[in-house]
Amino acid sequence: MNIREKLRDKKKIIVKVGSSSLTYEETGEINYFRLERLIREITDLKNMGKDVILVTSGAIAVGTKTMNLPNRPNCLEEKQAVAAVGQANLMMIYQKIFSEYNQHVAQILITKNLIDQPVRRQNAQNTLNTLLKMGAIPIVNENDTVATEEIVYGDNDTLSAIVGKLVSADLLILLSDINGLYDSDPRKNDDAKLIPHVTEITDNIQHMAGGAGTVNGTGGMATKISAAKIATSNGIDMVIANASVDNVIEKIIYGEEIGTLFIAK
Ligand SMILES: Nc1ncnc2c1ncn2[C@@H]1O[C@H](COP(=O)(O)OP(=O)(O)O)[C@@H](O)[C@H]1O
Ligand SMILES: N[C@@H](CCC(=O)OP(=O)(O)O)C(=O)O
Repeated sequence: MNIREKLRDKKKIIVKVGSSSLTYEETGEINYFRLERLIREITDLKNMGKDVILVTSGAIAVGTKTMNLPNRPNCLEEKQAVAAVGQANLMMIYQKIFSEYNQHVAQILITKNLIDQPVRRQNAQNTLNTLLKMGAIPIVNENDTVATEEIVYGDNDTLSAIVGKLVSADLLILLSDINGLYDSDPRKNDDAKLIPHVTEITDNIQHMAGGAGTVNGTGGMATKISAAKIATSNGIDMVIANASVDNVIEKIIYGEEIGTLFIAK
């Protein structure tokens, strides 16, 4: 059996979707085509008998639009304020569409540093595992009101790997606005080549990863590589793929050569 075919047997799956995949680059408005497809695919994973956690960005992007600001704010307090507005909005939308598929969702707001705090870590772990046992879909984002470090660097990528570690996930899927990891940023280099598999995260791989590609994205490929390090060193395979590909999750699960697969140690 080849490495890709094994992905079909993964039972506990984290799906992370970035702001750039949930909104239109030109207008900043929500991309409902994308959102509805994502929700349908996650429901299908559940119907296949898998446990799924969704890590979603987008609070700042959605809140910026809701509050009619011309651009994504730069100052921290304003980012936190629009994130609070956008998070409520985003959850309302997820709840509405997931309920059309008879799915129950739960909001989980956490910070990366909970991993270093045993009591908080245990509480987060208990809540997530109990939700999965109940058949609900935990929807996770950074707690932007208190997570000043993350909001500056925009690191839901690393957060999703930490969540994976917390629940001993089998697979982490990062859905982005790019096909996977290239040997250089394809927005800057027309000759950039997609890397289909990574077995070891060497210095060379880290040097390939640049910053965000659009005004809505944050962290870029660098934070995805940080996520890959945490995931693979904790036995979790990770795939970076393009959210705009039709049935992208199904294709990953059925072993299609799509995106970049980071193979767990
Ligand atoms: N080596 C690389 N391979 C692929 N993408 C890269 C690379 N270096 C930088 N990037 C940029 O990373 C972006 C994806 O990250 P980001 O903008 O943070 O999106 P997201 O909202 O999905 O997290 C791409 O659009 C691309 O411009
Ligand atoms: N917590 C922030 C997300 C920060 C973030 O990591 O963004 P992204 O690079 O789009 O995954 C928000 O919801 O806007």
